[in-house]
Amino acid sequence: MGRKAKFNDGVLVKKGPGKKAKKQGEPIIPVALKDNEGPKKLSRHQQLRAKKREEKKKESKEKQVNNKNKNKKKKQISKYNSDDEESEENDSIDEDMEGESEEVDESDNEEEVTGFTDDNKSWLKPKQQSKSKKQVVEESEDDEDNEEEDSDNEEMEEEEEEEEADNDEDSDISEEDDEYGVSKDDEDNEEEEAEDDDELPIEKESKKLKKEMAQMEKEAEEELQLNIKDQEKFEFPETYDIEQLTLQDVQQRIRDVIVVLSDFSKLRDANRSRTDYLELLLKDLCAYYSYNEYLMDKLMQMFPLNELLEFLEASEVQRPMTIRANSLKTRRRDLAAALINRGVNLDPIGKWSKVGLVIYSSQVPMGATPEYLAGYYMIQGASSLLPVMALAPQENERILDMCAAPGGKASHIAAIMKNTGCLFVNDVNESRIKAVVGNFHRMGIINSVITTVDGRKFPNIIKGFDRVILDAPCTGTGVIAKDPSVKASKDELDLQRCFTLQRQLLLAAIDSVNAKSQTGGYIVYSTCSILPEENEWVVDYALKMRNVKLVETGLDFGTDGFTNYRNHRFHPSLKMTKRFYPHTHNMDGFFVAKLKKISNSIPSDADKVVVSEDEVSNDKKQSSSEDEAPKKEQMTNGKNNKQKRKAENNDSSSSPNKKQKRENEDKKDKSDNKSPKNKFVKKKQFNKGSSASPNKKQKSENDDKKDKSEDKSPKNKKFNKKKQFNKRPTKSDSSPVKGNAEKKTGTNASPAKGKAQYKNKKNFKKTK
Ligand SMILES: C[S@@+](CC[C@H](N)C(=O)[O-])C[C@H]1O[C@@H](n2cnc3c(N)ncnc32)[C@H](O)[C@@H]1O
Repeated sequence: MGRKAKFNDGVLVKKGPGKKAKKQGEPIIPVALKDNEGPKKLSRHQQLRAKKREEKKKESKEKQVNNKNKNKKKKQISKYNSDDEESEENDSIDEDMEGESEEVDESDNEEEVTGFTDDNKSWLKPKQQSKSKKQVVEESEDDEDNEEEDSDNEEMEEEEEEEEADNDEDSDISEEDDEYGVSKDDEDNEEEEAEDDDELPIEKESKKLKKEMAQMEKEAEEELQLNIKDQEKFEFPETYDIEQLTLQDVQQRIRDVIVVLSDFSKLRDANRSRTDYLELLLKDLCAYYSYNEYLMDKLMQMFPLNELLEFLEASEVQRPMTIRANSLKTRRRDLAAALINRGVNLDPIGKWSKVGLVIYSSQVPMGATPEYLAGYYMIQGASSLLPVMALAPQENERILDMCAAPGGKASHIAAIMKNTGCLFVNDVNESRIKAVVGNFHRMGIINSVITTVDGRKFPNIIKGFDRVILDAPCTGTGVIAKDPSVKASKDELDLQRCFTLQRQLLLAAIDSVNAKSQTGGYIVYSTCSILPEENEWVVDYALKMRNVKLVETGLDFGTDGFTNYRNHRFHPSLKMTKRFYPHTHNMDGFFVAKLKKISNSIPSDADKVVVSEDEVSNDKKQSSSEDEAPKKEQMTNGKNNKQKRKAENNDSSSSPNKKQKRENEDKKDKSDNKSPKNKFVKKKQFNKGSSASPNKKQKSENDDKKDKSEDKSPKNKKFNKKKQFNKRPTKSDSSPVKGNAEKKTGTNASPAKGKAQYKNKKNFKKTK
């Protein structure tokens, strides 16, 4: 009793084989494995299967014969409709059956005698009663179907199931065959079955592929025939007859016209010019996709025709819902697991983002899950992650989001800053800023100052930021799928208003940044519009007006920004900006540019600013030698642009229409430069960064004057009346909190809605 003493210091010495080892005898190797050289022996399952197959063949033959006989019987019964005559029929059947096997005769006789007995139970099954002869034969030959039929023979079924598990690939193949609807000849099937056992899975796969190829070839040929029919020569309509056409007709005509335009000299109607075709196409596209002609014309100028169709089609379809995991509260992996448990079907958004998730389907509303309410994620479009990635915020920096509501990008920035430093979050729209407050509370953001001022005035209030993001209000041509009203509501005036405001905001954003920031000095400009007027053109303007240069966005996908657009020649560095389209990147249309401020001084363009020599020398002292290069570059760039335009205007090949258009655009450019703001720029305007300077007082006075003049200018009066043309549809960015707030205040309205409201208000006043 008691514990055994460990005389060997705890080292166990084995005395012999353990109990289990003793029980196990010599391993028995199956005969089939030993005998590798002889003919292939069938396994137990295979033997059973072969036996069963033979039995089934027999049975099916019997059934065939029975069917024949019974059909005949039925006919005759209905014909004579008397029991007495039935025996005669049977005789006649027997006569018919002469030459058939004895077995068959016997079964027939039995049936006649027994009537509705258990032996006939298969006939009572509705499935089988309705089956044609061919189906019965097919079933008898198909192993899988046999399983169903043999519900009585449970043992066999079980074995078959086992077999199926062994030969998963086999069954897959047969299932797929059914899927593709490949017809199976009876004989083929028999042969196939016989070969089945000998064939390797790869052979079966190749057979299946061959069948599919044959089917595809057949379909391709049919399609070719159809296309040949379509290739009748397109006839240009005498009058524009849209009301008499169906949507399909219009779609067909769009395709036809694009085909003609793609090989114009060959396919054209000699009496019609390219302009005629383009006009017809424009009208048809407007009718088919419900755009106004102004916007469609803009899009036609931007895209090659085939790509245009792709863009228009993609803009009809909503992009997949995406969310961003709030790294202040959770990890993407944990969030994904929690949401999957709630029945959400999701995936990481792609390699390019570590926080994005794409939601394919969800059993719960994504704006009402406990995870959402706890601030674990923000619902926001994939494209809205891009500008923040380009901004690359750093911890402990001072950053400004100038147009921030409802706070999708701002909350992303705060998360990257890990709640350190200071994030200024501004939006001119007070009711939209409430959504920011709600979202920031929910997401646990504590490093922010939320303001609501006109972004254009921001540098007058506070500046010297390390980084500024300007996600500018725009026409929303990149998010037409979210807000289809854009298609019909945006006209020339809207566009003009937008790019004027964007230019002013961008200059203010640049002025708010400290070029001498130790860690930054960057400005990111983005819009959800794809129109160059709101993107490259605005950035190009800023390059001329301020000491900034474009730098790489750091986004390794997206298409390069335009350097040429119609008669415009932008600075070559605009290639560094990035464009995103719904049809190529499966995200909302978007534009991102990253600028580096190289000097806090405002450049002296020979045309515009006459600067006193003192101040220039002051600036030179302050700024590094690096500062001078871009100034020169910008000036020469401006000259080059002018020379290019002159050359273009002298270009004899250009059509009078084009010339006229270009002249108009030049006038527009000039009038832009003559705007009160630009006049102000012509006066003295020196920005000394955040450091105090003797000119500060003077400057702030000037700024005040500027603001007043802006507010008094007719343009701004108009603008103010319309209450800030803004309203990029931000459905996906919005939280339920925000949604509710906005529903009450009505600020979630699209630009079109805003306009309508304004008009209504006007009317209301009049009637009053
Ligand atoms: C595209 S949305 C910003 C979306 C936001 N960055 C986000 O990610 O959630 C543009 C915003 O600019 C605001 N806005 C329009 N004009 C403005 C101005 N002059 N100053 C500041 N904000 C302005 C609008 O109220 C609107 O919320």
